[in-house]
Amino acid sequence: MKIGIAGGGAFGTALGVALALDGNPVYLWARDADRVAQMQETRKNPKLPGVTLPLNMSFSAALEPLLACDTILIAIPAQTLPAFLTAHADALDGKTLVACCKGIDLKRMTGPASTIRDLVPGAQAAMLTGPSFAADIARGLPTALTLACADDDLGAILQTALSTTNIRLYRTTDTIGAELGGALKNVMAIASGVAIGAKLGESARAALITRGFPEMQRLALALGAQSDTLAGLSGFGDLVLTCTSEQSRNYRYGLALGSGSGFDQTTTVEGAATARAVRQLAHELDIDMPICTVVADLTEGKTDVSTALNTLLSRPLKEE
Ligand SMILES: NC(=O)C1=CN([C@@H]2O[C@H](COP(=O)(O)OP(=O)(O)OC[C@H]3O[C@@H](n4cnc5c(N)ncnc54)[C@H](O)[C@@H]3O)[C@@H](O)[C@H]2O)C=CC1
Ligand SMILES: O=C(CO)COP(=O)(O)O
Repeated sequence: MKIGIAGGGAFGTALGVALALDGNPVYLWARDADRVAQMQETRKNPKLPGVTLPLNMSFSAALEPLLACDTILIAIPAQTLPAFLTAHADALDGKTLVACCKGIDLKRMTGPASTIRDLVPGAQAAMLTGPSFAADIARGLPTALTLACADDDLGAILQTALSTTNIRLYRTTDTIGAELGGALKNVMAIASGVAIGAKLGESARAALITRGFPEMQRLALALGAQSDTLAGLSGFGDLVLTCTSEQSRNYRYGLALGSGSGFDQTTTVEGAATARAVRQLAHELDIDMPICTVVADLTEGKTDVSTALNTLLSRPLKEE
């Protein structure tokens, strides 16, 4: 299998490092020619401090080497995925495209694997998702992730090919569950960060995580996901990781919102756009998604932390 990676950020590079150290030649495409030249010359990516890029990883800002690969891992922000797929739809036809991004597209209201299926119907769509910080993967620390592919035979091939000494892949055919778990947990991570940033305490965060999980399930099951997938690595596993670690950018963004401090707006924070997509989906499908809705309102400045808290705490009392 000839493996290409689209995206020269933290996650694409980290996956490339793990696969290359396992003996796979890896072709990484990044749109930024300066970043490509820097990685080629220094064997470093500033997004992964302290990590040396193996010699069997090659880099290009031209698409040809990437498009010569049969399997392409796509690690660019979820909101940029449709434009990438549309621009290269003909060349991507027939390839195996493994989405490594987490989010719901604001225009189409679909997760990454579904977006691939819609925009490049001749490609095989898969998802690689679950609890894993790029820095951990690149440093060789152990991780367990979900490989989701509707075609189970192809899923098994990908599971073997993309597992490495430090990435253990579990397989499912439930791409909807995998894409929604990864997208929704980022919204809950923002909420958790807000709670800690606003000094509401760790008990409040535990409540948000615990009540956030059935909220994730409500939407995901309504959209066709399987409950087991949500309870697995790509859902509950990633929810726990991202809601409890300052390594998470979504969580740190929530911390900034909660404490009223500044945040670098160039940072990739997938949960902000996804919260808005979820608010709209919840409205259209008439599904109760209170935490996601207040997160969407907070990110747009439509509410403040104390009003958001009151909104959540004044909801009718009910059975657990
Ligand atoms: N960093 C992490 O620990 C993990 C990230 N992910 C997911 O991976 C995806 C990418 O995140 P990171 O690599 O961490 O972000 P990043 O911010 O480190 O890198 C994003 C990269 O995408 C590139 N990019 C942005 N727009 C683009 C476009 N229109 N076309 C081509 N390239 C474009 C940027 O130049 C940058 O190199 C996100 O969906 C994230 O949720 C998943 C698991 C772990
Ligand atoms: O998805 C991640 C870990 O599994 C990374 O989270 P952030 O995008 O919040 O940094």
